[in-house]
Amino acid sequence: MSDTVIERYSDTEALIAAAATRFVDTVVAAQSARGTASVVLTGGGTGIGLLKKLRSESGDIDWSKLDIYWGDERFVPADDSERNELQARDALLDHVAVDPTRVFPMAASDGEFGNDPNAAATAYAATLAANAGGTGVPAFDIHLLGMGGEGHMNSLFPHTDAVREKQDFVVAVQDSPKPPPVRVTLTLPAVQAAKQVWLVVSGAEKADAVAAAVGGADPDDVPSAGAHGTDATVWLLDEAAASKLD
Ligand SMILES: O=C(O)[C@H](O)[C@@H](O)[C@H](O)[C@H](O)COP(=O)(O)O
Repeated sequence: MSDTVIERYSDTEALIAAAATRFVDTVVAAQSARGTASVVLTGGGTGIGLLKKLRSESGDIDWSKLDIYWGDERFVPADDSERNELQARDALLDHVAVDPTRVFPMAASDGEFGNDPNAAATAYAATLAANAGGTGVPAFDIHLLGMGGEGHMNSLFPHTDAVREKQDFVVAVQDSPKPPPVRVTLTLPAVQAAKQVWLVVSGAEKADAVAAAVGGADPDDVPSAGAHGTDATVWLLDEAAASKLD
């Protein structure tokens, strides 16, 4: 079993600042050791807030030696501001020297697969496999996650086929309870291939789900309970989100 780390911060700003420092340290350590690193980005307020912070405080990260993936994507047109990719580009990726061939967005609904989220999911699984050296999914250095009040992460919502998926690393979601309804998402087997999984969570409305997930709930009830890294699972919380932990 990997380590579980729980860090608590006074408020969202302190949480995001600490997450940014940890992100820089982890990526720089991986790049120093192997000459490369890989991360999975997430949408949502804390996920995009972290990217904005990294824009001004990225330390010694070599952005050109970083593979960048997404944990989920809203299946909307490429120029729709709901897209996690577009938000990540605005917040960070358009402002640092990433290698465009190492940035791997999920397809948009007006992209090469047309309005077919299943085809987009299949294509993203192929992208992961091509970069995985035979295992089907890379051992990401960091998989970032936000979490919803009912415990969802990526687009894995409670009591859905997507959160129960055991084989495929990427699936389409047709009826997400959080809009927009159509999405593409990494599944628990893909999340669990990451070396480190970080859940960056703020707000009192998340406190019950944090306590349930950390306490070992069934992922079918609380999907974040299934978010584990092979080396570490890191909960980065503000005091409000941590308020129902023992
Ligand atoms: O595409 C999405 O909607 C996100 O990936 C989603 O999983 C998000 O991370 C959580 O809902 C937390 O969002 P907040 O940080 O805004 O609460």
